[in-house]
Amino acid sequence: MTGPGASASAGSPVLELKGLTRSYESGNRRRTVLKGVDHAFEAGRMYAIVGPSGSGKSTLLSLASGLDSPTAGTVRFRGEDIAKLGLGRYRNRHAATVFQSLNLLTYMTAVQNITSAMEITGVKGPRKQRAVELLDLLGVEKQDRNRRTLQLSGGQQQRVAIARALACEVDVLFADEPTGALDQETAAGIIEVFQKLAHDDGKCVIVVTHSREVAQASDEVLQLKRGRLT
Ligand SMILES: Nc1ncnc2c1ncn2[C@@H]1O[C@H](COP(=O)(O)OP(=O)(O)OP(=O)(O)O)[C@@H](O)[C@H]1O
Repeated sequence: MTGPGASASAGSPVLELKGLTRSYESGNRRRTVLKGVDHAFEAGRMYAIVGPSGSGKSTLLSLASGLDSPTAGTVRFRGEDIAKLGLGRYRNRHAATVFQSLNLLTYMTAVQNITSAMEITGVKGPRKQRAVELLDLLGVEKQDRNRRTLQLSGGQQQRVAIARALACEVDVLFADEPTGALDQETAAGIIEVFQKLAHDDGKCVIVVTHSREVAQASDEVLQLKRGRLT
């Protein structure tokens, strides 16, 4: 099987960037931030995308996660152009992003944040049970699961945001600076979570980061420089 519903076979890319180009117009100037980026990402691996500030890392993440459309080139999920698959469908079913700002609904509990995301994206089945399983997997303690996320620490909130991203059983998980606001010990715990998701659960984990620790923990480090990935 090669369609988007097929399970990832070892060695075949789950996500491919082909000639990915993104330009921005500003006044009468046009700036090309990504200049034909090509790369294949496999299931079961953790990738770090590094590069200087302003090199286009967040732009690349937006395109690969289907939040933005390229000026030229394609993003392929299991061989199919995500524009043809439908960006909404791709985001709901196959790829999820943990943003720097986390975007948790802070007046809701950890469990409610996850079950409401599942409801919005149409995930069927016992949602609450699944939410609890995911929070358990990510090490969110029992007593914290039913507290409003406003009352949780930065590290706990980060875990809830990752659990919510995984709730829709996605194959590709993107994260933008997931350890940026965390102390060293909490960051190490989050890095371990990403490694487990890749190596034990077969997810493709793609992390944009300035952190040397995240880069060292990744299976592959990709440098974005002058509009290209090397
Ligand atoms: N919507 C937009 N309109 C115009 N220019 C943009 C837009 N989004 C990003 N840019 C420009 O594209 C360039 C790359 O930005 P991007 O945020 O992708 O870089 P980055 O590598 O993620 O930076 P940082 O490490 O600081 O987060 C910057 O010069 C930025 O000003």
